Amino acid sequence: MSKSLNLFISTSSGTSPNFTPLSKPSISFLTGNFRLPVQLKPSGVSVPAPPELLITKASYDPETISAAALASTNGLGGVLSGASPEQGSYGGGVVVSAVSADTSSIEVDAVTEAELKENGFRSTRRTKLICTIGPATCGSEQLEALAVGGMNVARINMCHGTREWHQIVIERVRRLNEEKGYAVAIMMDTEGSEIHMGDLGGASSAKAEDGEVWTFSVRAFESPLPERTINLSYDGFAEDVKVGDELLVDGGMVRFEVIEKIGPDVKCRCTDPGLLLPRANLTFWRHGSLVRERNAMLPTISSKDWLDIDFGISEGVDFIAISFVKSAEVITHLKSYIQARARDSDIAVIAKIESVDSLRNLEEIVLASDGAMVARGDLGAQIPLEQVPAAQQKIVQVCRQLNKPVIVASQLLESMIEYPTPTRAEVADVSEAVRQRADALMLSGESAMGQYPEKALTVLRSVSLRIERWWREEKHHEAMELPDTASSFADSISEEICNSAAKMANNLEVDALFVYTKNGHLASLLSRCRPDCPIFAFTTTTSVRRRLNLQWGLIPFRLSFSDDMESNLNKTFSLLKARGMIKSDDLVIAVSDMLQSIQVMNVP
Ligand SMILES: Nc1ncnc2c1ncn2[C@@H]1O[C@H](COP(=O)(O)OP(=O)(O)O)[C@@H](O)[C@H]1O
Ligand SMILES: C=C(OP(=O)(O)O)C(=O)O
Ligand SMILES: [K+]
Ligand SMILES: [Mg+2]
Repeated sequence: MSKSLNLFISTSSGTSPNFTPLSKPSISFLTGNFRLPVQLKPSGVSVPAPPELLITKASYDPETISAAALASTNGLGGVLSGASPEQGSYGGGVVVSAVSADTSSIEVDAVTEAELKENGFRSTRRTKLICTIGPATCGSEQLEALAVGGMNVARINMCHGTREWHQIVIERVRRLNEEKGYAVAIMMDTEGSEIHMGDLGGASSAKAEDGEVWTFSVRAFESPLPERTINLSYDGFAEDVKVGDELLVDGGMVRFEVIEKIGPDVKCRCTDPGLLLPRANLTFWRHGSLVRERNAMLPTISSKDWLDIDFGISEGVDFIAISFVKSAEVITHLKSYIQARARDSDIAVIAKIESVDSLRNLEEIVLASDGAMVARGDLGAQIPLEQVPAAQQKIVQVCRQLNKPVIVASQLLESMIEYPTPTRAEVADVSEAVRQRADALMLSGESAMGQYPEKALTVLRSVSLRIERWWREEKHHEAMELPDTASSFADSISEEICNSAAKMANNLEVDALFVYTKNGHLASLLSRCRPDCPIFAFTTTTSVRRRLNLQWGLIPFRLSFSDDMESNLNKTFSLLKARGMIKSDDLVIAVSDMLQSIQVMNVP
């Protein structure tokens, strides 16, 4: 299906340039971000050709298409607004702003740029940081404070809040990126269909005291819920549990013992008191083992999850994290679904490793995914707690070997939900994840509903910087064996080039690695080697640039480049020098998708 798109744009100064696309976008094309070459019809504004419209948010349903576009046109400064589609076939409001982003410019995240200028690039942070956005951080000002504090990825958890709520958060992040020059990527995390409690009838938490008897029920209650009653998501619950079973909320934050079953109601006595949070995960245990009855048959992606995934695709999120992955098939299936729905989008799929099955099928799951998360919250509820550290180490190692980004998540700084400083044990835990050289660390409750989200982010940042520096000073060069992951000879060449370039960078103590990569693959191969110096990754699209945000040591830039490396390098040097991000005589090693070579040079 192919239709032409005419965007009629009026500027704040009253002139009305009319853009006509030079190519005809297809409908599926309109569901993601894309650049559209346009012709400018006569108007009051003179714009050197050929200008380009960057459609940053376009959503499609059979009746209407609405698009938010960023006119990226040579010489067209200022903000254009109040646009509406000209030809009736496209309904919906179109918000268009124009910036003068010509092909000779370079885009880098404003926070990284400031950091580069201030500290020089040797000491930039290599470990990436993810913050879960919740009531404590959903305002634009709070989001900006997190962006300034080093948040690389904002995570929205579809367990909580409505789609409308999440949409507002996504919009705010996107607006900050556009207006203030951040490059925060968005990760949508699915709810998954394991057993969890309901929303506590709207209460933010409930206290379960020792010895109290609570009712767990699948019945639908009018709100407010009767006292000491918990709603459950899993219909088979009352049939599956037995009197004497142990019920663990959030992996043991609160414990109950099943004392009686009355139809759909299960009466339980609290044996370990604590705070019940809305939608907390539940597991039940019999004779010291996790019970996996029919709930083991629940689909990994529930029907609600599919709707959330559709939402994520139409919002153009950068990552979708899938909860309770059991096998590689579900990932493969989801990836082809995304491909079919949004042919030009490159949403990365992250497998959350948080169940016994996911550990059993770890390698094939990681291979099928674009990255993995050590989701220690639920993992710790499914395997004995003392096995979690070894599982973390193993997952990080497998991901590194298979060249997939890996996130360490949950309870990194749990006490900071309530207190302004972390425990020493928490700092040690963060240090260990950094020392394992995970790609990213994630905050959950600390940033979603805690009292000190920015302070928690600061702790992650400063601990990461300190441990990374210690690692370099101690010359702990990479000891991990990195097997060949290539599936073709061409891929093998890329891999060898990156391994060698990273090694040379360490031995020659160069200041930076430069990589020119269209799809990001070469950048990830360099990142996998965890070299001592930062990796400047130049890529042509904003979406690839945002996706590279998750990977260790990469500083992603957006830059238009050609197949001529000589001219690419000269252009990059002069642009970066002009912005004060590098200086003459800095030693650089460059590799690229286009040219199978390693170049070592001093910045002229
Ligand atoms: N969008 C949201 N709306 C309301 N509360 C949220 C939201 N996201 C997260 N939270 C709160 O932050 C806590 C921690 O977040 P997270 O770890 O992502 O969820 P969970 O613990 O349910 O897996 C949640 O238990 C919930 O109380
Ligand atoms: C990150 C996790 O998943 P969620 O917060 O969605 O339960 C976890 O279980 O550790
Ligand atoms: K989730
Ligand atoms: Mg989980």
